[in-house]
Amino acid sequence: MCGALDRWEQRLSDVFEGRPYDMYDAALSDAVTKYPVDIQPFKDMIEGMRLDLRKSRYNNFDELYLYCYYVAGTVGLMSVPVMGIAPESKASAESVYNAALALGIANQLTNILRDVGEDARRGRVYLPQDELAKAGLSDEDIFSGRVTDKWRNFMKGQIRRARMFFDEAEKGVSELSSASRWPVWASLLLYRQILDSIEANDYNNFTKRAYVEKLRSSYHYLLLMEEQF
Ligand SMILES: CC(C)=CCC/C(C)=C/CC/C(C)=C/CC/C(C)=C/COP(=O)(O)OP(=O)(O)O
Repeated sequence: MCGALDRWEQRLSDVFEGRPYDMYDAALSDAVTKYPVDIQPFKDMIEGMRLDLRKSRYNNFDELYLYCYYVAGTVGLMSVPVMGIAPESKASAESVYNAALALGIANQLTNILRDVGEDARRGRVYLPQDELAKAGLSDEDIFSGRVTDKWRNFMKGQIRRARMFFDEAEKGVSELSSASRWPVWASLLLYRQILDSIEANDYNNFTKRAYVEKLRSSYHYLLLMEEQF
């Protein structure tokens, strides 16, 4: 299994050096010559896949954050050089990258909170063990999948934290080039709504899948975007 990831890593270097193997590689190879894309986030993402193969529990939020960085924060960092910062922006590049990183983390945390039941059925718990214990919960409670007040309270804290990352991300959206702003803004609003949907399901993320009616809300946000930008 890890052999496959090692091969991906080799292939990644080849792509960055202009040696693509297939048409997907060619598209990426083309992008990395046109835009100032760094290879590190790509390598980090592969590292995240390796981590996911050997780890199915996270002791604390620091450990979970690192995983979220590897598998999603990296996507934010990969996107900024392609999307571009608005020429009229006065924000520092660092602050825009920070916002992009925050959006990746927020999305991943949301994904994790939405998929608690699905992950548990595969024996995986992507939640900070110390925070579970502090809330009086254990893996057993997650595997049994009962929505109790302890679980609701725990979930409230997790949702609050995910929203903080979305708030952090929001600050960077208006600094992006004008063509990139609205799709990023729309995806932020849509993904953040999954958290509202978990609340609307009374925190039952064991057997109910939180979702947002994409077509309807996309149309809504398209209109909103026209006003905003
Ligand atoms: C905010 C600024 C300044 C820039 C934007 C930078 C970007 C594009 C950030 C977004 C990064 C991103 C899309 C990360 C991926 C996160 C994620 C959890 C993807 C989920 O993937 P799947 O598991 O396939 O999702 P579904 O299960 O919902 O299909």
